[in-house]
Amino acid sequence: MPTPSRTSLAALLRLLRPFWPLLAAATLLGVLGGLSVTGLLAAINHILRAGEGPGAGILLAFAGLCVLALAGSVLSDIATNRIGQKVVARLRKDLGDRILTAPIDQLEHYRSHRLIPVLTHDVDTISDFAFAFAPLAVSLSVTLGSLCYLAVLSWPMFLATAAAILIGSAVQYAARVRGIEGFQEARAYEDELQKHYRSLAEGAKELRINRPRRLRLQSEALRGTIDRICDIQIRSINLFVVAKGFGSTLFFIVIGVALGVEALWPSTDRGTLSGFILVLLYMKGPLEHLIGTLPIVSRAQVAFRRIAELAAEFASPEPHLLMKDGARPPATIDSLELRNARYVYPPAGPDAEPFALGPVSLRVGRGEILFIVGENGCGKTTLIKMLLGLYPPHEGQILLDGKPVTPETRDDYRQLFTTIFADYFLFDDLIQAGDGVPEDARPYLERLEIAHKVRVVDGVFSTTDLSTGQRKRLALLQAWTERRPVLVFDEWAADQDPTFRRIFYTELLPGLKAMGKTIIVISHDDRYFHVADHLLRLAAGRVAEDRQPAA
Ligand SMILES: Nc1ncnc2c1ncn2[C@@H]1O[C@H](COP(=O)(O)OP(=O)(O)OP(=O)(O)O)[C@@H](O)[C@H]1O
Repeated sequence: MPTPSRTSLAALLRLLRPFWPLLAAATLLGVLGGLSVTGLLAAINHILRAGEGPGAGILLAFAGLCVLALAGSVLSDIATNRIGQKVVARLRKDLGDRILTAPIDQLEHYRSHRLIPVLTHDVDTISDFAFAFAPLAVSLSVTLGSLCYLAVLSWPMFLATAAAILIGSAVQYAARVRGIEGFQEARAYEDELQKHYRSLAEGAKELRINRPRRLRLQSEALRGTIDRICDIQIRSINLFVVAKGFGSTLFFIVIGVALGVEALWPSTDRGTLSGFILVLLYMKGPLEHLIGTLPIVSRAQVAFRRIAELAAEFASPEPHLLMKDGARPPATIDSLELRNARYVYPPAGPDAEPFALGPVSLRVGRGEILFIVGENGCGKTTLIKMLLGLYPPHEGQILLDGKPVTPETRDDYRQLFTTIFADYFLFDDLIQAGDGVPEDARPYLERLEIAHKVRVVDGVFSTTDLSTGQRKRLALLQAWTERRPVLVFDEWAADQDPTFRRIFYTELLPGLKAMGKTIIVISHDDRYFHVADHLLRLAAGRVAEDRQPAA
């Protein structure tokens, strides 16, 4: 198994691959800009040492170097900024695609409180790094260029500076190792914080009503985690700050040593010494900038690792999910079948017994109303997720019209269904223009008794600010208009008033059946079980009763 740091490096290189020519050009321009600055320093030193006014040649060279330094650094900045932004955009698209194509069970296992920080926090960190990248390239080339010029000026002085930089770098390295540990620890707490934020937003009503829970969330969970992140970040950044201060002091020590050498041996060339100090003082800025950017680089490293972990987790996407020219679902089906199908959830903890559904065998024919019933937690939703092709069976098969559904055909198979899950998500753009939008939705809305609340304007509902039961009726309207052959309702009627519940079971379902739809209903409404043609009762993940329609 590849290590996360190796995969994060591989992921970075893969992201950068389309931009190699631009990246090479940007680096070259940055180096050119940096070297021109070194050339400018050499020219200034030369003019100062000459003691007389500069000649026309040197002035011309000076002006040329100015233009080169400016153009090099500006163009390099523009190019690397473009690369950085493109890389971040690519990363966002790549992550979006991975999530869209990840198997549903893997996605559910990953949990949204871990997913969101990767998509927001980690991608933003990479974006910060992208902004810092261009100035980093320029600072690096200025530093290297200055070092080369120092070597030209005087070997002993170059060696003294190089030794100081080496010592400073060793201290920086130690700080960086400790700093990264801190950033990683803080990043783990970010996931926890996200979980608390979700409780804050989604549990607002419960928190308002329950004071002890509210106060516990505030003091222990929220503040505790925030303070922990704050403390770790302060500690980690302080390490970098101290290391940076140490590096800065080293510079002055080197200058002090050079001046001391001059005092001990007055024969030292004063021009060389002043050039040395000039370059050293100039170099201090870019070098400190390089060092100052280290926390951003370290944080980006942690973020890349998290992104690589997510990519590794979703490394087996379902095939063909993002192909635009998928087959249109047929208007009818003959049969859906599960044959000895079995699905086992991963265990929730080390001592937890995993829930296993099946093996289940089940056949539903065209125009049939199937009820799946049983106690809470017996596996009804898991069964329909398997029948819908959301959870691929670990054993056994799904068959459509007698033919096995394969990974290649699974997405086409899923297009046969319209589903309203118990925890369904109501999209804003409920009705896709041009895809079965009724000319006039009013009769449907009247049938659902919500025509006085909602209208359909240009294929979009005029409002979704409705009661829970009314919102579920909107979902039913969508089911009607999608014109798919199989409809799945997971406890749809649970939120409806008794009158509308009766209408659903005794009028709407038979009406849909008369249209040739196959209907699968999860229900606890035993008053209406007689509506079913076919009733499947589950108990602890097994079929306890299978009342088939009369042949
Ligand atoms: N993502 C999951 N990971 C692990 N176990 C799960 C997961 N989802 C459900 N389970 C377990 O599977 C069992 C069946 O759950 P399922 O949602 O299928 O029940 P159900 O019959 O639909 O219940 P209800 O009537 O309450 O809706 C439960 O015991 C539950 O703990």
